[in-house]
Amino acid sequence: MRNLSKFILPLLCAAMLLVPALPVPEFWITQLNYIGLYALVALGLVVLTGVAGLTSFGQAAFVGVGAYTTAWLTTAMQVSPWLALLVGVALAVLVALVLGVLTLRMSGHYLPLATICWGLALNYTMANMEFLGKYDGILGVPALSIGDMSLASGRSMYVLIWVTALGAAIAVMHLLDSRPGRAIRALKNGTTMAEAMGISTFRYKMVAFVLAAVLAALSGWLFAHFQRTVNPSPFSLAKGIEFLFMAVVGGVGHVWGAFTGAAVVKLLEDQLQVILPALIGSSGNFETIVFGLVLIGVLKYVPDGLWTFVKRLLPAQQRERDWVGAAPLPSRSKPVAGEVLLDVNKVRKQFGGLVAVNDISFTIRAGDIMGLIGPNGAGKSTTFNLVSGVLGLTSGQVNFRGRNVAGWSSRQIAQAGMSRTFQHVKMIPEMTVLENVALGGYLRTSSGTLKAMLRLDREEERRLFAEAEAQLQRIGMADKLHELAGNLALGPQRLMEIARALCTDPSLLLLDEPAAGLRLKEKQALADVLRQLKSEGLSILLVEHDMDFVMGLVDHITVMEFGTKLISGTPAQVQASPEVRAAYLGTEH
Ligand SMILES: Nc1ncnc2c1ncn2[C@@H]1O[C@H](COP(=O)(O)OP(=O)(O)OP(=O)(O)O)[C@@H](O)[C@H]1O
Repeated sequence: MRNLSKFILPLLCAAMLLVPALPVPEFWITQLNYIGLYALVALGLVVLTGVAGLTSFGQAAFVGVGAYTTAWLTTAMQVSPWLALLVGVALAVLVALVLGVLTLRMSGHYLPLATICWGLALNYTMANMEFLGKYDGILGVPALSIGDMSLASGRSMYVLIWVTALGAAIAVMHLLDSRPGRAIRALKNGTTMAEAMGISTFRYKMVAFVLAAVLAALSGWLFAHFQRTVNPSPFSLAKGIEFLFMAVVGGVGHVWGAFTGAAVVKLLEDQLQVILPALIGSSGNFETIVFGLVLIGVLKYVPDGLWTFVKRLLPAQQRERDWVGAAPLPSRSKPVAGEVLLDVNKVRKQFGGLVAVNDISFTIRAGDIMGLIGPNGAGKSTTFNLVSGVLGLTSGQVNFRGRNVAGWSSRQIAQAGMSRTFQHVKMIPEMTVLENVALGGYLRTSSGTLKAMLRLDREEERRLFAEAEAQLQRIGMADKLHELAGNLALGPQRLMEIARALCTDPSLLLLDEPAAGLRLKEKQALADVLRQLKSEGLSILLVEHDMDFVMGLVDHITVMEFGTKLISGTPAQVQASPEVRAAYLGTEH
């Protein structure tokens, strides 16, 4: 993608914008205008559905909001179309915010179903309003003009449509390669990891939703002034499904997939509307049948969409290492060695009648590694989740650096200075190792969506990547910066998670079974990294199954059994304890 933006993209954009100056027939100018308009809507779906994982069938309704707002304001109220654009976009933002608050917390199939509902509702509203002309719509929408220059012709609208569509595509590319963009990319793989890095997942679902709505409304505004008339049918649920179809066929995970899909669907539709009725011998929308078959074929054989064929031909290029010498990110005050960092006091968790954690207490001092061990079902993970804010406590206190953080969300816990890894690695496989680690620096940076889209966040990004690289160097993975995280073996993936946690500048590192599933050599590499971190003064809480791994590493151990604390002490004390042998190692040892 970066390579595209550097060399090929400017050339392609220039070529596209030159088209109206060439002797291209009017028919093709019109076709390209529709492709640009559709691509704008599909681009929103790339962000919303492809990247953030939120399926919407209702985008056509937002196109309608933009189109009807300008049509009504410019005809009935004689408002300038440019002012009507602002009103239309503002209205789309407002509608998206209201719908987003109502529906974006839904999961599974409920969200797509909700988009169908509001897609239908908005469309029926447009079609039944007297002042909007009901099903006849609004005629006589004025042509746009810039100063004295009229944009009444298809050729002049072409320039505006394509400048908007390509500009939006570039802005979205910028966004996806930025702090908020990485947060949006993290949404698809569940919310747990992103929240643990301090990211408000709801906020970024909303950002993706509003952005998609704005792009659709922008398309609607252009559409109204290009067609010079609006009526409800282009903003129906069927059209909403077609927009999703375009994005999926083109490649819903790729910015240029939106353009590929819009072009393929528009051109195919036109050809099929001529060919199929002639073949079948009667008129009808037979192209829909072909579209259904194409969709099945694409989903089965090219799930990433047709754009991947083009993408494969383009040379891949690594991110330019332009962050050398960047200023360090802000960091938090370091705890004094020996200071009580974490004081877990009689924490309890009940699941119905089951007491999973029964009044457990332990402390961790700055600079210590503490191991929490116990047989299966002992309550280690539950304790870990109580400390890290994933689960709420039934009773008890968790004091971290002098503050009672019991009941705080994992986002607040991250903010307070505890950072965690996961028993089952949680990462974004299609992002590089460096980008995954940079997610950890989210709370230490501040660039927002608009700043990122306008590329005004570069200095902060340099600082962030310098920090991410430093953390990867710290754990010995500096040679893997640009590798895709999904291509790593489990051992390096776990180390990458530790680097991501370190990137948050934690006072306490929480590791959930970091050695699980690792081969001996990988375990040794992990133990070396943890020893090195301890020598640097970092404090660690380690939940682990592997006794050998823990014994050689930690300063203190708390052993749990059936939710209660069996013993707490040094590794030697724990190893000598007959209770531990009985409960954990088995009496025959
Ligand atoms: N969400 C839940 N709802 C009901 N019971 C639960 C829930 N989570 C854990 N438990 C129960 O609480 C007890 C402690 O589980 P926990 O996962 O904390 O143990 P563990 O020591 O981490 O075990 P393992 O090493 O197998 O992961 C178990 O009996 C488990 O079945």
